Amino acid sequence: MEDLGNVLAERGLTVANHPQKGRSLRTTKDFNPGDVILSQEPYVCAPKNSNAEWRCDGCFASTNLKKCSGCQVVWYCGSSCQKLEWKLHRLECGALAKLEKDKRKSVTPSIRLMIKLFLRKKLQTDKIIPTTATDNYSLVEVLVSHMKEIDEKQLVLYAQMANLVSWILQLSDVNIKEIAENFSKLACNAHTICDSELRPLGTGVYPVISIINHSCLPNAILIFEGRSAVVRAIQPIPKGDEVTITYIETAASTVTRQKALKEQYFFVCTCPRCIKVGQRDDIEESAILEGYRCRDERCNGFLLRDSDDKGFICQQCGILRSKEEVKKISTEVKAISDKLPKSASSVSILFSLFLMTNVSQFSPFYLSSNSNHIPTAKHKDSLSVVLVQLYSSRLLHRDQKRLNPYLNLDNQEIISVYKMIERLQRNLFHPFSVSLIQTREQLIKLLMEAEDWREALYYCGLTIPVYLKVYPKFHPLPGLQYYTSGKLEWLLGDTNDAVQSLSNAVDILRITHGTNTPFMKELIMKLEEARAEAAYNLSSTNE
Ligand SMILES: C[S@@+](CC[C@H](N)C(=O)[O-])C[C@H]1O[C@@H](n2cnc3c(N)ncnc32)[C@H](O)[C@@H]1O
Repeated sequence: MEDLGNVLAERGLTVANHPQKGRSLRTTKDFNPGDVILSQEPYVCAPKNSNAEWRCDGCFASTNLKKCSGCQVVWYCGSSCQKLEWKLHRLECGALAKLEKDKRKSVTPSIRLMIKLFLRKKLQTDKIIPTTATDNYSLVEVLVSHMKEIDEKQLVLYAQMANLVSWILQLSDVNIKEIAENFSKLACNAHTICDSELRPLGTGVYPVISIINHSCLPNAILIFEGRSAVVRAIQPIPKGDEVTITYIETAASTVTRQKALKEQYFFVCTCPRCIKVGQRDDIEESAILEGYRCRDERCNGFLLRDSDDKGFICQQCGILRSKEEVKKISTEVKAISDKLPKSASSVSILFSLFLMTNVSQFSPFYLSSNSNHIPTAKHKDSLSVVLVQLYSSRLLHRDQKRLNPYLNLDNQEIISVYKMIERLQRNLFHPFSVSLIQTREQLIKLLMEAEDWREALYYCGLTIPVYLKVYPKFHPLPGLQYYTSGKLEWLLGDTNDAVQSLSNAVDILRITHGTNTPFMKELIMKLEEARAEAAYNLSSTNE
């Protein structure tokens, strides 16, 4: 078998050891923005299936699905995906089919991922599936697990989950300790597989990509093309530099980012953004992302707590905002938000989802999409919860209906409630605050569902300057937001604006997404069509 080092060397890469970070991926040649640094197929992956949503196990498509007649758990979009997965699924299918029907629901994506990991290792050991330098279990064995750092509660949870895997597999060679450790590995190494618009589709293990360390100011980005993981440079990366991606949502204060990294990945980040903690520009950035706005509507200054603890002082014009006023509006926002049905109040997929790349995103907004991730005890996705969730969600819905008059709101009413929240937050938070973007993203989503294109465009227009400020130049979120804006403008007949927005989208997304995927081809085609229409409109006006 070819050595991983040789494969990486051919790509201009090498693995180096870093005293604080462990393994790190370094370049042995220069990379430019948009260059593919590395790509990898998953060692194993599982779609984010739930009671409400199913995807093909092969390609994650959500249409034309048929359930596997053997296990009644796994779905395929057609025979080619079924054949592709068959060697592994044949073993999994046998195990799942033996489960009682109601127990099959306890086979969450995390449990399936682990079952597949065990079976793939077995098939490669038995030489039924070939191994390559980038596709073999020894790459999983060397992933960091942080077993010594995780707390007792978490260990117990992983042990319970490993027992469930063992109970499902019913094989004599199952090593429960190894499986428990693998759950811990997945928590800091697996990745959320997203589509081109960053909607989560599933979870996968990509052991070579997992060598890449985190930075809050990364020089590369991880995007998925189908289920292949592709890492592209988003900045020039000179020969000898470390390749970094982000594991978390970077539009957050240093304290918030550091907390998320410590909790999920067990390290203190010392990236160029984090080492500025406590310095003037870090304080300003944090106060903008998570702080309040000036009482003077025309002022965009950021606020800091005053030394007498009476409230918050605008650093631009010196006006004080009292604690009482801030508290009053916050309480109002919370009271309204708490009454929204859960699904409606969950954060926008676009915003939430993106980042991570790594599985752990149980984080603030990501919303996420979490159900699919490897459970940690901190997040109520424990095994017991998984087992009772179906029943309890029905009860919860019934109780919520009785207690919560907002639960039966239709889309229009939910939109009105969100507009109320947005107005209050506009008065409370800095115009570039993360909370405000989340609410506006939710409004865009709801307004698009309601086909209110003009209003959706209005809120989209409010988010773009914020994305441009809070994210690096080549980041998918501003690119995708320009795309949404361009589509809405075109739909509304604002063709010249659409051309501008779509070309801004292409300028960003060709770096982060490349130009060869169906998604990018469609975007580029839309831009050409919009340009042709704009030229036609101009010529008809001039006639
Ligand atoms: C996906 S792995 C990255 C590869 C890892 N360095 C290794 O040796 O396999 C994630 C783990 O790497 C370490 N890590 C990643 N980024 C880091 C950083 N910026 N500083 C310190 N440790 C980091 C942490 O231990 C984290 O849990």
